[in-house]
Amino acid sequence: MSDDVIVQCIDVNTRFGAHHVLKNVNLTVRPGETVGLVGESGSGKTTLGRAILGIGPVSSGRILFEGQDIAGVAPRDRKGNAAAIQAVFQDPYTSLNPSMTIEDILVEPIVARRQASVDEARARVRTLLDQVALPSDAAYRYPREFSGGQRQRVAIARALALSPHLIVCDEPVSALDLSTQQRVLDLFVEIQDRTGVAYLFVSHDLSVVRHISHRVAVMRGGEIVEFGDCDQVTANPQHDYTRRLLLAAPVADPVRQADRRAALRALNSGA
Ligand SMILES: Nc1ncnc2c1ncn2[C@@H]1O[C@H](COP(=O)(O)OP(=O)(O)OP(=O)(O)O)[C@@H](O)[C@H]1O
Repeated sequence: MSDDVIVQCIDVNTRFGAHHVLKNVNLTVRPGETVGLVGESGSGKTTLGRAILGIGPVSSGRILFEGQDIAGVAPRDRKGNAAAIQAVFQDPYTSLNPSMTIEDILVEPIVARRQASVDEARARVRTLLDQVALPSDAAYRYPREFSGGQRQRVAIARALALSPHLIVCDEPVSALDLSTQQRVLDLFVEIQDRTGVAYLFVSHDLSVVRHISHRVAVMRGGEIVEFGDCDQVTANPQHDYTRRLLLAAPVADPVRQADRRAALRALNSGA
């Protein structure tokens, strides 16, 4: 992980009419790191993710991606490599076109971005499936033939098809059962180790976020109330709201259990 910044939100505000949803949000993501964005429902996480993706509004402020201000600029209007930011969304049941084979789903973005010819893109499909641990014959099947976890692997492969530098992952494991969640989270980590891609990982569930994040931003009522190294934020939360999120987060991993105990000690000591 480098000290450079791949994306930097500077005083970002979003208003929907009179509803001030994002309030002076400042956030950075470095190349190759995972920033977890956690907060309760309605706190503005998806609004921020959509703003970075260029599919949601920004009322004021700047979003610098690799040095270029992309706030309020739709992906098709972005200069440079617009494909460098990709997304994985929550629901693998609605995010894949049911009438397309997996091969066509993976080929489409590559060809649409003119990154390769159809034949070249088809040749890449096997590598993409391999990256997400799906067999190569998955290419000729349809989304309905796969489980939720497998569909999410296809969605991840589709995001990887364009060799992104950043993937905005919006609740990507929330629709999956617990053991599938774990395997998909492990896959995100493996892919990052292999490709160096950065993630902004949005979740309401701190136990998910802490599993894979280098840094954690805690959002409440449209504001980032705490932002720091994952271990520091979870072991020694500075904000009362973070402590409450920690107490609400179930933890299965024994290493993380120790962190949780530390968090509870900090809470009890009034730190
Ligand atoms: N297009 C929109 N028009 C009006 N209000 C919106 C719009 N999109 C989001 N909001 C409002 O902005 C607030 C934040 O929503 P957002 O989806 O960003 O929260 P969230 O933290 O991602 O919550 P969840 O975890 O439930 O998805 C909510 O009050 C929501 O109703």
